[in-house]
Formats: sequence, structure tokens, C-alpha cells
Amino acid sequence: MINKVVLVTGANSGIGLALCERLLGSQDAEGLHLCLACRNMRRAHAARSALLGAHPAAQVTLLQMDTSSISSVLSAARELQLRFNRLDYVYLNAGIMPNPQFDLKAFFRGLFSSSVITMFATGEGILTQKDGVTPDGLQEVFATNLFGHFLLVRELEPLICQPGQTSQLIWTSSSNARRSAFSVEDVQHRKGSEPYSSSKYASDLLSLAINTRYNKLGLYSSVICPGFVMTNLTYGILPSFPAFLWTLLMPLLWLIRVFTNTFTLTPYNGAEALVWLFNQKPERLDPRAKYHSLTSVLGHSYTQPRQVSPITLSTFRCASNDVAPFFLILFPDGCRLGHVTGAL
Ligand SMILES: NC(=O)C1=CN([C@@H]2O[C@H](COP(=O)(O)OP(=O)(O)OC[C@H]3O[C@@H](n4cnc5c(N)ncnc54)[C@H](OP(=O)(O)O)[C@@H]3O)[C@@H](O)[C@H]2O)C=CC1
Ligand SMILES: CC(C)=CCC[C@@H](C)[C@H]1CC[C@H]2C3=C(CC[C@]12C)[C@@]1(C)CCC(=O)C[C@@H]1CC3
Repeated sequence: MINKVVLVTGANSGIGLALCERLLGSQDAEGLHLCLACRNMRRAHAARSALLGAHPAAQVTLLQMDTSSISSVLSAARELQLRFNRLDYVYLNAGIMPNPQFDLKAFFRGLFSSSVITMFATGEGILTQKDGVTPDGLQEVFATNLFGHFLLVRELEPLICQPGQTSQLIWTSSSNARRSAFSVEDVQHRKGSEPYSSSKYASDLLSLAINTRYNKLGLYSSVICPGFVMTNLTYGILPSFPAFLWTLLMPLLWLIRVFTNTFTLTPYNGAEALVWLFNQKPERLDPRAKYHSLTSVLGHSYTQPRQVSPITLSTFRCASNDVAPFFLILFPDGCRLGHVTGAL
């Protein structure tokens, strides 16, 4: 019997896969149906086999979905409506940071500056990316990390906004999300060099907007920060730095935990806040909090809500006028897909 249906995007590796493992290993696993939404079916099958290897009785199904493609998201949403009559949790986790450029000079300057801890906690000032354009004509990072997920949410309304039932959306955001990287004049960050940071900030805003509009329909949205986790995404930041060198650096990375609890490092620890939210009553959550996966010096992982920082909050209030057009783009009444993409 199915009690809860959980959809996870980007579930075939890293934090998404660790989340699936942890959910299946938890006490509430009975009656859980996990649907892994992945763009690459070969990797999706490998992930499913690994999960079933450890939990042979688990209900794990696969769904092909490329969040950067409008047609793929639309057909995945249609397929979900055929397969399920409700979705209890939707983890919007798939994400990319393409062609990252690591500024070594800025890194060494940062090491000897007062902002060293912020640099390690957020990667601020040392990372830029070169974005591409998808066949739909959208910016790749924006389309993958934000827009495809937003479109999915809109298309899944019949499954996630049902009378007498609550559903949760949980976004994997980032400590790299920065207000200053986001502009309503350039929502997709076409002109800048930090599309990743911008897309993650936009997901924080979008989650707030979703709560304003959908809470009355029983749909709740939260954002989490997994911390700094060693995954394919982070290995890509220093491509000339082979994985075994990262392994050699592990003692140093553990040591850095003395200064910042954001070095969660393993996908298991990074998934902490995602698992924590699974067990919460969404009505009791603070919609303005960001839930952080943190790990102590001794390796104990825990979840901590952090209010959106005062700077961001006050900027958000001051910026409510310039943020409004962003929401208008996202939530025009009776909006049709063509209007949304056309407006962008
Ligand atoms: N690692 C870290 O330190 C941090 C990560 N995050 C966020 O965590 C999330 C998970 O990343 P992480 O586990 O680190 O990295 P991984 O690269 O291991 O996982 C990313 C997942 O997203 C999938 N994905 C990428 N593009 C698409 C697409 N177009 N359609 C569908 N799926 C896609 C990947 O699939 P495929 O295998 O096919 O590439 C993969 O399954 C991301 O949103 C990332 O931004 C946030 C903060 C820190
Ligand atoms: C000693 C040593 C070699 C440390 C690693 C330095 C940097 C490569 C990392 C320090 C902080 C990291 C970080 C990220 C990437 C790698 C670092 C810059 C992210 C930006 C990865 C993606 C995110 O969403 C947030 C991460 C914040 C911290």
C-alpha cells in the first residue's frame, strides 16, 4: 500500500541520491513510493539498482525529465498525472553549475582577509560561470535550476493542491545565493557572470512567492542549503584536480569545520535538512527561514533554520517594488506558457 509519494529531481547522484537512500532507510519508509526524476536514464537505472540493492522491498520508480527542456518537463508532468493521484513531497533538487571558473588569486587574497570564513561558507568572490542557451532559447542555468522546476510545479497543481491534503515543495538552494547577483531587469542573468548564484537567489524568492499564493491551497514551499558537499558538481569546479587529491585534502577540509559548520562534505550530511523537512508539519514552518544542513567538528550533522540575513531582508523589503515584476512574470493570472517564456 502507498502512503506517501515522493518525487525527487536530480535523484541519480550526489545529494538527491543520498536523500533517497536516507528516506528508504528511515522508520517511515513503509508505504513510501519514491519517484526518481532524471534526465539520463542509464544513470537513473544505476541509482534505482543501488537503492533496491540496499532496500529490496522498496517502491522505486523512474521518470525521464530534463528540467532544462520545456517539452520534457511538460511530458513528465503529464506522465505523473497518469501514474499518481497525489504527490506528498516534491524535492526540486536538480541543478548545474556549468563551466565554473575558479579565481585562484581571489582565493589566496580571501585566505588572508577578514572575509575568509564567508568565502569558505559561500564560495563568494571566487567562482564565476559561463552560461549557455538551451534549444528553447532560455539561459541554461536559469532553465535547469529554476524555470523547469517552476513549470513542473505549475503543471502539477492538480496533484499537489488537493482539498484536505498538504503537499511540500523543497528546493535545494545554496549558501552561494546572493541578492546582488539577481536582477529583475535581467531575470535569467544573461549579462552577468554568476548565473548559479542568481538562480539560487531566485529560487529563494520563488519559494516565498509560492507560499504567499499556495498555502491556502495546502501547498507549502521551503528552501534548504546543503552546505559544501563533495559531489559531481563540486568536482567540476576544479576539473584539473583529480578526485584522489580531494581525498588527500579531506583532513584539511575536516579541520576547516572548526571555523565553519557548513563543510558538510558528504552527500549524506548535505541531505540532512532535506530529511529533516520530510518529518515536519509544513504549516508550522517559517516561510522566511532557510534550513541549513550543518556538521559539527565531531562530524555530527543537524539542521538549523536561519532567518534570511538582515541585509537580504531589508533589501528584499526595499526591493519589493523591483521584485514585483519578477512575480508578475511568474504568476500572471491565467498565465499561459507562451506568455511566460515570451516575457523572459
Ligand atoms: N555540492 C554542493 O556543495 C552544493 C550543491 N547544491 C545544490 O544541490 C543540488 C544537487 O547537486 P549535487 O548533488 O551537489 O550535484 P550532482 O551533480 O551530484 O547532482 C546534480 C543532479 O542534478 C541532475 N541534473 C542536472 N541537470 C539536470 C537537468 N537538466 N535535468 C534533470 N536533472 C539534471 C544531475 O543529473 P546528471 O547525473 O544527469 O548530471 C544530478 O542527478 C543542486 O541543485 C546544487 O546546486 C547546493 C549547495 C551546495
Ligand atoms: C582547502 C581547499 C582547497 C578548499 C576548497 C576551496 C574551494 C574550492 C571551496 C571553498 C568553499 C566551497 C563552496 C563551493 C564550491 C567549492 C568551494 C568554493 C560552493 C560554491 C559549491 C556550490 C554551492 O552551491 C555552494 C558551495 C559553497 C562553498
